[in-house]
Amino acid sequence: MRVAAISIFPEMFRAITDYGVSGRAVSEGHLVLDCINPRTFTHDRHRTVDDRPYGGGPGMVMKAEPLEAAIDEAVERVGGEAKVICLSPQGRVLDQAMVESLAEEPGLVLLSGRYEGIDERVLESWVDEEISIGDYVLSGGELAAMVLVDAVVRQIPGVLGHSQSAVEDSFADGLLDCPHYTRPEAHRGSRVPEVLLGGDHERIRRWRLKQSLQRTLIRRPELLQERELTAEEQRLLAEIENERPD
Ligand SMILES: Nc1nonc1C(=O)N[C@@H]1CC[C@H](O)C1
Repeated sequence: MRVAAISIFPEMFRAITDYGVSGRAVSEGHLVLDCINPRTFTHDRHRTVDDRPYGGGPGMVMKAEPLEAAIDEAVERVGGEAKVICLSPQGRVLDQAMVESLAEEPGLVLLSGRYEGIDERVLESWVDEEISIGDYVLSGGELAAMVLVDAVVRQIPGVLGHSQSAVEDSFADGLLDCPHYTRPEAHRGSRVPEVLLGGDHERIRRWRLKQSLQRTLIRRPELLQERELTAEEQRLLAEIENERPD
């Protein structure tokens, strides 16, 4: 997958190109990430990318011309077939379904705003979709862009060592993830659940599914509202309800 990130702080993206799963995706060629700085497309001595807002008010607004030139360059770098996304609190909040859909795109251009935001004429004419990572205000769109890339790159076949990892992730099947444990068996008096030590894979699968259902029911019950439960999941939820303390 080819991604072009537009940002006045391109070096921030080292956080995903140089580390972990996304870093390995880059080194193994599953992900090509170009960073494009709108300052490259300025012509004044101060390389100005922002200006005061019309109508007054606090802060600065990112100017259209440098951003549009950067988007032009980004689309070309990605190879023409690109979905142009602006990360902003005004966008649809990113969820797993959107992540899986974005992973199908041939290329992505990710626009990270700074200051109060971006001149609206860029959003109207050049941006296909605004996406938010949550209902709060960040200092810039870069971290949001990196969250999106990290989630999307995990969907690319071959990126995760064990293909099941993506499927078993929280939300991949619409449920929260089950608890995980590793050595030692006893830690500060707390023991690993016996079922995980026995090697009975079917019993472990069932325990993990029940734990996911219970955790989802308690922490994010609305996820169960939207979900078509299998017969096994319905049985396990009934067990959970019966086991609930009165
Ligand atoms: N929440 C979010 N999800 O994506 N992006 C944001 C976000 O807060 N962006 C900042 C708003 C003004 C500044 O330009 C950047």
